[in-house]
Amino acid sequence: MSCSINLKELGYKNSTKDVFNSVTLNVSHEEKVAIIGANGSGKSSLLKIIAGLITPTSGGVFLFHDEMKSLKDFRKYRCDIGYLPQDVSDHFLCPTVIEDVMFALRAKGKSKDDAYKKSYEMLQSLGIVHLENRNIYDLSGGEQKIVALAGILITEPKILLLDEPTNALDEDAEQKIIDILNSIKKSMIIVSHHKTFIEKLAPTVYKLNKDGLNRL
Ligand SMILES: Nc1ncnc2c1ncn2[C@@H]1O[C@H](COP(=O)(O)OP(=O)(O)OP(=O)(O)O)[C@@H](O)[C@H]1O
Repeated sequence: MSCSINLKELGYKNSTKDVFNSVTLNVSHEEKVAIIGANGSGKSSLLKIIAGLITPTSGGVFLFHDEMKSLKDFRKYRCDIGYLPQDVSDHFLCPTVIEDVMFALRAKGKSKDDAYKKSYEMLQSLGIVHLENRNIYDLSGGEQKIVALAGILITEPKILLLDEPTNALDEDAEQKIIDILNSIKKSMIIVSHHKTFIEKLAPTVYKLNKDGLNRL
């Protein structure tokens, strides 16, 4: 099956330490993969590398079989990658929930009415329609996480990179996210410490350690 993401022998060293070496991973079209690992093992760094936000020290990143030799090469795939960071508090561009979710659609040229309708439906499907006109910065961490996810899913990216999507969520919200993500046929890499969440979502689980990924 055709691969959306190939990582070949990736190594990453930041200003303080050698984080990991030899990370090799192939994620097929529509495949869901989870990555677990100890605190500080480099899971968030790995997602940032795949999202084209930081550069690996060695090895190669291929998106849709196209090698990303520098951060510039990611530009043509920017709209195909939906990246949910672990901390979403700085992620928002608009004050209210509905405006923020509509933002990417408006930027893509959708009319205000179309963008509103689609965004409202997204809030409904995620169970947060009651937050529509709330100021994002008055929301709880869990509520902000779902709003950030809405803003990503609305753009229908081909690849989803989700860093701890359910931390700070209650059981109902977590189940909603599981149902939504299960219904989406995209390539996904999900970083999580949450065992039951992973079991319900990703058939393939890897553990990241200093020497690479081990399939569990
Ligand atoms: N900007 C930075 N500068 C220096 N060191 C950093 C930076 N960001 C992360 N680190 C360090 O790099 C290592 C990997 O961090 P990373 O956030 O990728 O780990 P993680 O596996 O996602 O951790 P967690 O499970 O706690 O979220 C950690 O030791 C962290 O302290």
